[in-house]
Amino acid sequence: MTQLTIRTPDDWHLHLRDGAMLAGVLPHSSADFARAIIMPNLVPPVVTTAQAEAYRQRILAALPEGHDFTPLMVLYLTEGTEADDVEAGFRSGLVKAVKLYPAGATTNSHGGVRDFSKVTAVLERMAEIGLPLCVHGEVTDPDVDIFDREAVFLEKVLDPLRRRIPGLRVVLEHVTTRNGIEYVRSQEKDLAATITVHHLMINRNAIFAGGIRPHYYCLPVAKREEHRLALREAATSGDARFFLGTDSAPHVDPAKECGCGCAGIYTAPNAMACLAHVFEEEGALDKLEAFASLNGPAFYRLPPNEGQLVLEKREEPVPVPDKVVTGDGTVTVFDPMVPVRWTVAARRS
Ligand SMILES: NC(=O)N[C@@H](CC(=O)O)C(=O)O
Ligand SMILES: [Zn+2]
Ligand SMILES: [Zn+2]
Repeated sequence: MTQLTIRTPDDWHLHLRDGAMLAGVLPHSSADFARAIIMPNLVPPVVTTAQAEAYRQRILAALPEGHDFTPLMVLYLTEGTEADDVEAGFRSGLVKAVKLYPAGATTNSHGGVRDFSKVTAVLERMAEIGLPLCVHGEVTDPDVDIFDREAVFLEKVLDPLRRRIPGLRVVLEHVTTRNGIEYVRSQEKDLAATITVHHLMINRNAIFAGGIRPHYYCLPVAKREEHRLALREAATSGDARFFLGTDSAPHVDPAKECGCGCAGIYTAPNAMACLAHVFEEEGALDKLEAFASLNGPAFYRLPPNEGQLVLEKREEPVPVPDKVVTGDGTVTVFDPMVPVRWTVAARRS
């Protein structure tokens, strides 16, 4: 049996939803992670500081007894977002990032940004105060092939935007391409990227393995194998610009198993086990702590966690429930398509 002890990890990109779904999924994240950047794409979205504070309270109220978990709140950027409200939220310590969804790019993004000139003032203020912008990095132009939308976004939107607003600190969320990795590496400062567990484990073949498999559909959609390998290389390199954001994104089964299923993969219950599996495969278990527990806090200018998470490799694959039952319905848990022998054995405060 192999054991690995790391500082307690954080999840720098997490969807907790609200209401009965929140209550059902939160314990799976708060068991293993000390903090998470909470995505604001609720219906309606979390736009103002007041809404973020109310959402934070709902998350804390849903937290199981004895779980130590701090939600890091994020505002959903709209063309009506007020710079003063963003700054007040940041100064109070509540707001840790603002999220840019190009309108129509992904789940609940219709209230996002269409005309980037309308958010310049807010972005300039964020650059001034050092508040990070988290970006869903895909163009929405239906003429751009879905597998190219990230690469085109970097060139046509993100790079020009960063040049227009120097000093803006950006996290390219859930990067899925070699292009994204190379772009982040080419920039000396103010740019980082989160990488999901599922994009380290599956390529686009998983979506069509023997038939159409909705539980492997997410956005940005998984890419070719060469891209997955580039993500693995970046994640396990120790480079501080790359850190874990699971993008665990629960949808009830009927919303995925239908004629037009939602995008999102639910990985919270087995994220750390799968991640240890990946890092072992890459011969990089010594880099897991940097990726999951150190690089994220460094970018967000927060101290790393004091507690520890103990991961253990067993002789036999460790079963993970294939579904989580919530008050809203069942949610299918990510199936990594390979036996995973790692598990979380303990968490110490
Ligand atoms: N990743 C996804 O496929 N879905 C996310 C939204 C997002 O992160 O783009 C969701 O909210 O369901
Ligand atoms: Zn996204
Ligand atoms: Zn997401």
